[in-house]
Amino acid sequence: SKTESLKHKNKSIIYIIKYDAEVVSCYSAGSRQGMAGSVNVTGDDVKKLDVLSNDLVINMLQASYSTCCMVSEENKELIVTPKDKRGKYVVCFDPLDGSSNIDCLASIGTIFAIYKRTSEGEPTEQDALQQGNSIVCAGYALYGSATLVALSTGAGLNFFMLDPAIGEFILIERNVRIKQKGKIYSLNEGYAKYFHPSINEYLKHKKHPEDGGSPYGARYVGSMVSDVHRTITYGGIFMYPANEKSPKGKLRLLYECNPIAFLMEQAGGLATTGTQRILDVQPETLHQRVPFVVGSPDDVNEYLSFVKKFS
Ligand SMILES: O=P(O)(O)OC[C@H]1O[C@](O)(COP(=O)(O)O)[C@@H](O)[C@@H]1O
Ligand SMILES: [Mg+2]
Ligand SMILES: [Mg+2]
Ligand SMILES: [Mg+2]
Repeated sequence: SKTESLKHKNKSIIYIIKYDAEVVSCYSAGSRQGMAGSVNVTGDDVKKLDVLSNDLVINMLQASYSTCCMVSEENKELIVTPKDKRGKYVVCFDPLDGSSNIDCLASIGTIFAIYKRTSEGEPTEQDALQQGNSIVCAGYALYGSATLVALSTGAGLNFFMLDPAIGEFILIERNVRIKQKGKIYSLNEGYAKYFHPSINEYLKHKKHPEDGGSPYGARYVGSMVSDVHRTITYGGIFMYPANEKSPKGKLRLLYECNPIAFLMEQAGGLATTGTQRILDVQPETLHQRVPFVVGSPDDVNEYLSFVKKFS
């Protein structure tokens, strides 16, 4: 049944996260620090830990016998599961999110979205180019001061925390809901020179509210998983908007924006490009980028009112 196979799939994901958490935490003990010496398809310098995590996720997912193909940040092409190990799911993942924080030991994570394949025969890119609307399960792991998994199969968002004493994930929060409005804004404001005036006006409003109210606090880790987890936990807004240098922003639709948008909506939040709901975007290529704005409904709607003013 659908529930049974999803349970099986989630079990594989849980094993992957346990192993990845171990790989990440053993990082300083071995030779896992530093660059892998290559650049990936979206232009990122690849770190050794990106490669280790990617190999681990691919191998374990293929060994679960439940995937037909996968998309990874670190693989230019679609990863087609060997014929004898195929199942009916498509998984899009960012094996290690927040690479720039690896060497300074700030929190990093893993992000994934699972779809059911819609075609027969040999898997093709089309199987992976589904709208976020069709996600059957998505989640992220955060390797922070504790290892946490945020997971949703479309019936609300749940948080699980790894208890290292027993090696199991414990459900710590069921049906997580984001605040209607927060007090924190989060983006790389260093790019302000290149932002559209609507963003800079919005930021000015957050820092110097015209009604004399309190300004928002600013937080930016630079690991999306951390920034998003804080946003879900405390409320507020996280954004990686387009800018003159990156006309579509930086974050990638299939394995960064869609899974996070799905989880955010499951928690009662919003996720938009500024002009369209993220989950409604029809993907055209495996590694396409989109501007990304997520968070508490009142905060995202307020941002959208600035977009409207300038359009
Ligand atoms: O350094 P910038 O431009 O602020 O970018 C930070 C963003 O880049 C990312 O690290 C990109 O993800 P990867 O580390 O998986 O490539 C996000 O986690 C983060 O939100
Ligand atoms: Mg990267
Ligand atoms: Mg990432
Ligand atoms: Mg990554």
